[in-house]
Amino acid sequence: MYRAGWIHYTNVAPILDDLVLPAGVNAVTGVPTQMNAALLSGEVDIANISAVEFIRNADQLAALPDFSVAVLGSVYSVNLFHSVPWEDLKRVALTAQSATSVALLEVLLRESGLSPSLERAEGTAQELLAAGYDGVLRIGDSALREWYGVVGPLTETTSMTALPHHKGGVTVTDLAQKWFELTGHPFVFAVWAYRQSAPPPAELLQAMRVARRHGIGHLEEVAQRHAQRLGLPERVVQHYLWNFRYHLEAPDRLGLNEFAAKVAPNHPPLVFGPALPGD
Ligand SMILES: C=C(O[C@@H]1C=C(C(=O)O)C=C[C@H]1O)C(=O)O
Repeated sequence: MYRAGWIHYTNVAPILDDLVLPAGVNAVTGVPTQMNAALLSGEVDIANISAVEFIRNADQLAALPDFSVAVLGSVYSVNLFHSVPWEDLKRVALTAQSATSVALLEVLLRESGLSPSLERAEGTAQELLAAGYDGVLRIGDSALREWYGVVGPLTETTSMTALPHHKGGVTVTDLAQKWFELTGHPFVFAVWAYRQSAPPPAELLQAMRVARRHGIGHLEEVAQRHAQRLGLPERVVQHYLWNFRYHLEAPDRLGLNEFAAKVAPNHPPLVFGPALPGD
């Protein structure tokens, strides 16, 4: 049996919702830090893991050459919620679910010449700000919901990027947007990585490509389904989804390489495979 481990945030719904696993493949789901650990321990063979863990473990892992969770500019679901200006951050709570976004936050703080204390703590942004943190890092679906709670409502004529970033003493800083301002590149949050010793069967890759083509082709339906589940307006979820870059294209690789150079300058060379049919 070949084992897959899926981080099942809404941002991968256009790839995973319609995926029909071929015979001989099964899948479990979990949050990024769980799936990162499961891949490295050999509990699963392939997973859409945190890009930073792929970079740090490039000697053991390879990534599919044409799959990513990347974005150019705002991502909406990787946010620092803060009650003081960015420059005045002193004590920041980090979600235990994330690896890449924590590393991205560290890079962005360092580039700003800041070194607040960073502590793992679970809870909503509101709860943690009330508990005395002046910044709270949140990712995934709950971060998207909390982002909308601060910046919404969205009217028919407003663009999502033009929404105000402050309300009730809380500012939201979108980390992918800040990365774009710093580098001009997309940011790659996740890649589909496998242990080099356990490459995926061709049928699984084929099924993933078919599922992605179908999901992106039916984005309105995917967005409707998830908007209901998340309790968010359909337009918000639709924009959230079509904003992602799912194909690890040349600009995404530039962003990934730049992040790798900043976060782990001595990392082993990144390996991509197996080759696409026809390569
Ligand atoms: C864009 C996101 O990216 C996720 C963030 C991850 C991390 O911070 O380690 C891991 C996988 C990604 O799918 C998100 O959670 O909203």
